[in-house]
Amino acid sequence: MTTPKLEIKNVDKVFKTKSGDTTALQKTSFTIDDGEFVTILGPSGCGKSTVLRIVAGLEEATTGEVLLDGQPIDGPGPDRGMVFQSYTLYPWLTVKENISFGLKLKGARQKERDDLARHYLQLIGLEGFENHYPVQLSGGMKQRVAIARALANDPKVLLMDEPFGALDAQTRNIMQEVLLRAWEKSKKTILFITHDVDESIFLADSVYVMTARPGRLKKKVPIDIARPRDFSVKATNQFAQYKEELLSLIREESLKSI
Ligand SMILES: Nc1ncnc2c1ncn2[C@@H]1O[C@H](COP(=O)(O)OP(=O)(O)OP(=O)(O)O)[C@@H](O)[C@H]1O
Repeated sequence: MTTPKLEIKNVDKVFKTKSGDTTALQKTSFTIDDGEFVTILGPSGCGKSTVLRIVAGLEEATTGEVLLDGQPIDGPGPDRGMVFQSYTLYPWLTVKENISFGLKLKGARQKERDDLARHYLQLIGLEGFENHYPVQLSGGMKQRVAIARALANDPKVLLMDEPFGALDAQTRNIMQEVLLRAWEKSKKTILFITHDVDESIFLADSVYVMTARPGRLKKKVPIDIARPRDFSVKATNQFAQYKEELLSLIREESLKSI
């Protein structure tokens, strides 16, 4: 049997605050295989972002462990790329420089950095914008650059927390396809948090639904829709059935948290 890429094992997370303790996660366990695209859905406040931050090494689990390629994670590291809702591009660097920034830190030559930036610009459909600055780009374009930059650092896992949450509906749909096309070529392992059930089904190999806080894995729903996928799958009966199942699981949990 092969080792999963990512193992979250019996993770508890208790936040200690002046107003008391908050148990965000309780015995949360799941695994993600190499190259798998996993999305997490769950009621608001169930601990989705907390899981992601623990995997990123930005928060410590109170108990339990997180293994990447069988090794415990120890703080943040370049083996885990992150893309959040807010665009964290360097405003003083061009698109090309933003994408190849990690390679520059590793001491790569200009030619190697330019080649890398060109490859990822092509992957996310932003050819011709290499010398633009972030302020000259739309929200969707900035998020494309953030994805390209995360992939260009060649992480073992890409962690995405509501990356398209701030975009309008049309741009969001386009970004879902941009991400899928990039993922089909890079085959990175992805852990993706979203509130959007359609987005979750469209992107994922498996959707993990979490319980109301404290968060645990409630159900793993494998999405057996053929790839490559395009927006037309959203109009199929199969898609509608997944949506009904997931909405009902989330509704059940959301009612508990009211
Ligand atoms: N730094 C913190 N200090 C104290 N409590 C926290 C902290 N971070 C999160 N929490 C609490 O832990 C619980 C889980 O939060 P988290 O942000 O992980 O949920 P979520 O499922 O991502 O929520 P949403 O879907 O609304 O973004 C919440 O009750 C939240 O208030």
